Amino acid sequence: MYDTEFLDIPALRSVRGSVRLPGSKSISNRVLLLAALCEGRTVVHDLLDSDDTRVMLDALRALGCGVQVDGSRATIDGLGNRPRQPQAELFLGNAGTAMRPLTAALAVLGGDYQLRGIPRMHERPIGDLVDALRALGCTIDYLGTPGYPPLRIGQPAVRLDQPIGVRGDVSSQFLTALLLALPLAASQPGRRDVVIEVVGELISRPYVEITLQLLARFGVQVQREGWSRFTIPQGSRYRSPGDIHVEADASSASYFIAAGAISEPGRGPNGLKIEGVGEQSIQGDIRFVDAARAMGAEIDSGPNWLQVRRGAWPLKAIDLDCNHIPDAAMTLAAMALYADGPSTLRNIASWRVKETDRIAAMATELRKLGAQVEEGTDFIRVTPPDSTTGWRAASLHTYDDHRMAMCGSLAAFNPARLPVRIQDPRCVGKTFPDYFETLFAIAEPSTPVPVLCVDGPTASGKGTLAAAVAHRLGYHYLDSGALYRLTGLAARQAQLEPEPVNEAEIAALARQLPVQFRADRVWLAGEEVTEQIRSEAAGMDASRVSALPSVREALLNLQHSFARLPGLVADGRDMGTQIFPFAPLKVFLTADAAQRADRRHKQLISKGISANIDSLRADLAARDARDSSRSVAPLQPAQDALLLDNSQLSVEESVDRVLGWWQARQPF
Ligand SMILES: O=C(O)C1=C[C@@H](OP(=O)(O)O)[C@@H](O)[C@H](O)C1
Ligand SMILES: C=C(OP(=O)(O)O)C(=O)O
Repeated sequence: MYDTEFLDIPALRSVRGSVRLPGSKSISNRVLLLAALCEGRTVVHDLLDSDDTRVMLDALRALGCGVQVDGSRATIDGLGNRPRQPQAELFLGNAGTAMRPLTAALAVLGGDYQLRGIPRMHERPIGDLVDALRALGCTIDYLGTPGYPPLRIGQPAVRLDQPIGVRGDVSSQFLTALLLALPLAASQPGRRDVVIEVVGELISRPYVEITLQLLARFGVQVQREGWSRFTIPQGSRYRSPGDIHVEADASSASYFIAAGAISEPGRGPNGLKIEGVGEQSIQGDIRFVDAARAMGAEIDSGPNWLQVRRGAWPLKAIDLDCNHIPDAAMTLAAMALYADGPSTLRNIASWRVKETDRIAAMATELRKLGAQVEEGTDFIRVTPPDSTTGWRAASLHTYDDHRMAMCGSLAAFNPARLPVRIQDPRCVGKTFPDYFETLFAIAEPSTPVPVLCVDGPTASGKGTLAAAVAHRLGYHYLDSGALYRLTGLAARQAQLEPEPVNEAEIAALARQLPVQFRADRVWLAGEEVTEQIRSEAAGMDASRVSALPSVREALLNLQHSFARLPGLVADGRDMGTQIFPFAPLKVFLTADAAQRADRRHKQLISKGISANIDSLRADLAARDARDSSRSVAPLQPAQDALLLDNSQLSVEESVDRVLGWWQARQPF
């Protein structure tokens, strides 16, 4: 997951290959709650791991459930035959699928519970649900603004003699919450059927369908008359299915369906395969497939998979009632940027009370990209930018809304080949923490991946600077010096002295170097060698192998392969001059020799390695002389490099300076 301040996505051309998507949020959180309300054990497979499911799992733990999570499998021991904590304070983030159903379940069970969330959750309505529960005899107090969380729940005196009315026109989650909670009341001896009547038009109906399907999996068959009357038969009681699988998230699939539909046709005919969800999904958002087809996408489907490719181009504008796909409809607004005319998405008033006011947010951000947007209380109309002159590079605000971020990424496929900046990319953690990584793994850029080079002499602090800059930008990091150190180590392990006589053999090793960089750790052939390659001896070997021309050439391809989406910060001695000569920013870092010797001395001492400052200074001078006078790729600044003398700068100051230069080159 990217937890950077922003993420710059280079212009993208296409997606290809296959993606496997994480589990459905709506199914995951329903199944977790249902498992918690059962007797005995339920094993949930392919559970989503995200902010929304984490708050649900934490809440269930706090209530006394047995919860064990092992990768994507969760084992839940339900409260049916375990003592429930009578008192708890639950933090539910911004998860509507946790706040609304837990409110209902705990209000029916009774106790002393406080339910809170992030500030936005305290602006998301819950009054219709609270009214319904109060009419049923539940005790619920508002701890802040009436009609909104936070809430305090007390002991109920449940009366089931009359149908329970609930409004359905603000959120379907209120009805879902009652449907999940009331089997607890229906199971009491002597109780009668529980009847729920929806007042007003029910929105987002397919989500209620998911609820009914999952209730059935847990042994409760609800009878429904149209979308207005639901009966939970007397004596209904939860029974764990034992094992249950979660489908991949159909709303998450919408971003990849859209990417497939707007992707330039590649060399192969097959487009993008999406695994984990198919057209038979129980999730209503799968009907996004129909809308995408109406816009021109070609989509095939089989059991638990979809295959998408571009069909009509430009896409065909649509005018659609989107009430049945409230979440995936946002993706249509992004697809509308590529349509042949204005597209109108109707009946989406609920967008205004979700993670943010999504109609207003979408209108503001699409306008930044060059679209004309009209908004009304319950619709949005998007007129795409002119495909040749209308697009603008934009820095998109995401309003702590995962879907704004994921939709925004689709703007990177613009024909003007402009990058797009996504602010606060971390917000995708609500439902799809690795969204951007997943996208980058299958996307092809339409312009070269941006590379930022940091070259400089030994102990100038370039590794620290480059790694910090990479971290701030969310870019990959190449420590090219480590490649030479690794080659030196590989040579030693193969009993080869790093000498010209062994050049061909060492070059062969370098070509196949089984190296992996993960965070700030380095592996060679599966063995972690982070510390080993940092020794002074390994540094000397590195300098010696790096003077061998065929070794340098062998490592060239390897180094190029590090330039992957979304970008690369490469540190070394010849990044800007030899390896990435077209890099848009090259920094040549210097510091006076005394400073560098002093830093290296402190570094070694802090690792418990004894060192003599005078001999360090002499070694540095010898290496500088050798590096700058070697015939192949001597250590020199590229002509277009910016010089940075960091003798008097802190690491943060150097990082800010480089980021300032980088930012000055961006179009945002
Ligand atoms: O029940 C559910 O799982 C959901 C219902 C929908 O909300 P509304 O019913 O408020 O539209 C949807 O937007 C939300 O992401 C998940
Ligand atoms: C509206 C959404 O979430 P929630 O489940 O919090 O309502 C969403 O995921 O788009």
